[in-house]
Amino acid sequence: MSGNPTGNVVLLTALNMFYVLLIPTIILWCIYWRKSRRNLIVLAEKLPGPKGWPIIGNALDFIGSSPDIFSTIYKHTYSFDRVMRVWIGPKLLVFLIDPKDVEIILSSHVYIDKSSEYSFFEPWLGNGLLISTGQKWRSHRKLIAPTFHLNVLKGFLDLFNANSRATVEKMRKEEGNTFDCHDYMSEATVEMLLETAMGVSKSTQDQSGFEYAMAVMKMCDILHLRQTKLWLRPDWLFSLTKYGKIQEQLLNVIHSLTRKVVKNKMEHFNKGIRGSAAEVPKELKTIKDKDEIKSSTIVEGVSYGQSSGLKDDLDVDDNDVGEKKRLAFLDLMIEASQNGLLITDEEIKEQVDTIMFEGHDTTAAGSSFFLSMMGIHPEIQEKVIKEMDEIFGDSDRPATFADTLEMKYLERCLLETLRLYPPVPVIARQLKENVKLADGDYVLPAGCTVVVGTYKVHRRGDIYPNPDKFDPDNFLPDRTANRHYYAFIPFSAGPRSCVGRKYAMLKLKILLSTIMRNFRIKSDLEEKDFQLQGDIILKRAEGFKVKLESRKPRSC
Ligand code: HEM
Repeated sequence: MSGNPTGNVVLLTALNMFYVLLIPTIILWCIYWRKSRRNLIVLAEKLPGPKGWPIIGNALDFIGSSPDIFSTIYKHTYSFDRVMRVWIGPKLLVFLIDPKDVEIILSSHVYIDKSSEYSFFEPWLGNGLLISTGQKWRSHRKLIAPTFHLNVLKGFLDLFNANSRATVEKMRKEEGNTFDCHDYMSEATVEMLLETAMGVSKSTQDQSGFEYAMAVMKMCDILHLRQTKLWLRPDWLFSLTKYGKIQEQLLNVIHSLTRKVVKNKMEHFNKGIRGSAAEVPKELKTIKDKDEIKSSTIVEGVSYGQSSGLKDDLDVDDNDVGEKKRLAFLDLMIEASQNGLLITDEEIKEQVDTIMFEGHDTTAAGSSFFLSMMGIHPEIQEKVIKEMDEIFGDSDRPATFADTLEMKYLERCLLETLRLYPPVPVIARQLKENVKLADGDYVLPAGCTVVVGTYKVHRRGDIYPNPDKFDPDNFLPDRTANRHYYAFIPFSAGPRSCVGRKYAMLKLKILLSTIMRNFRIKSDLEEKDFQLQGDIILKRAEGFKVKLESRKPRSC
């Protein structure tokens, strides 16, 4: 206190006034807040869900390690087979696990707004395709989707082959050891993205793909913490914590790679060079002539596990894609930026960050789960190996596009892996209006976060007999033909489906077939030993531990 009595009296009066006004303000605000949430609360009360506590709701379920949270939420879904309401404090999440209800959300051109949790990605991905909405999302989606057309992807085959062989050579040193195959898969998928969609040579980057992938993995841990720990949500509070500081360092690693990628590509572009700067060894070249790429882009039977008949913006006919548009991702972005109308330089960087993240971590998880499955199910692995031997015999030639169409059993194993272990285990949207569900009995309230529970949808007993069993025959053509389109959604579906799904399937087929031509995978574990954690991307918390046994002395 100061020694001035008049000053003290003024201060006390001001403090008293503050408290006198504060209490009614809080009461009024609470009344307004409850009233403005009336619709949300009334409709939420009609939805089924696990019992919670006053005020905090089910927040206690989100305390603990990532695998614990994942298993607690998953266990709840045993009691709720269509809809499940969960309160995290004042935040309402509604999980959908029935394909009919999922369709209402994912097929809509209206419910395309991402939930508020995606905003934690903003310092990293800016307003890139994964999180943007409205007109910006629409125009950028229209620009980016054709760069993942099958015609463009076929031009990547030689680079997929070259990188897959390099990965096999690196993995050889692990023969006989138990090791985490995810490390190799992450590095391979980052480097393939750099050399294909980005069109730069991995050898010209300062950092290794591995360093970038590790930084991404740690970023995902932090983003997941922010989703589940309420006190880490406000930006100002988060930036004061140790996690805020770590995030800054990680973003430095991540952004320095993507900045360098854009700079490299710009330099090439200005010299008039288009296409990838990465070199493919002569013996691995399968594409002799560019005209080869143009043929047959509509391939019968490539529905990737969903019942056929529905088309989206990746299924455009060859004739719809003009020569000008047939450029790889970053070539097209830079060309589109030349007049400054379609995309700005800053937006290009955001899209590069988005594609680098979405394009590598998902496929790294998918391929690591695939290898884990091969190790655990040797009788199924032998069938994959038999298929490889039938296609390639003793030859060590690189795989062609036609070969990938013959890899029918490997594809079924891959789809079955994505069913049981979808790399993106949930998809979340923010609702701005009430939405009635398929049977008309429940209404999702405006303001809630609707969560499509892909992991659970894929394990419904009424759709997949013996749903927890790894059974590639779930993807025999007659079974997929009779299944609801939204019953298998590893790549989501509808207008906001994954733009990279054809890229992912082609890349994974080349990478995994190259591995299976060279190794048998062994594992001492069973699926019940997996500790799954669903922080952004589904992973095995204990690492993807496998062993390798060489099938051939040389790589092929
Ligand atoms: C096994 C591999 C992959 C899986 C399982 C997967 C899954 C998904 C899913 C579920 C979504 C929707 C996410 C949401 O709405 O929150 C999505 C969106 C997206 N994916 Fe993938 N993805 C894979 C590979 C890729 C690849 C290789 C790329 C790019 C090269 C890619 C680029 C994107 C982009 C840009 C989006 C946002 C699309 C939009 O909102 O319009 N993904 N992916």
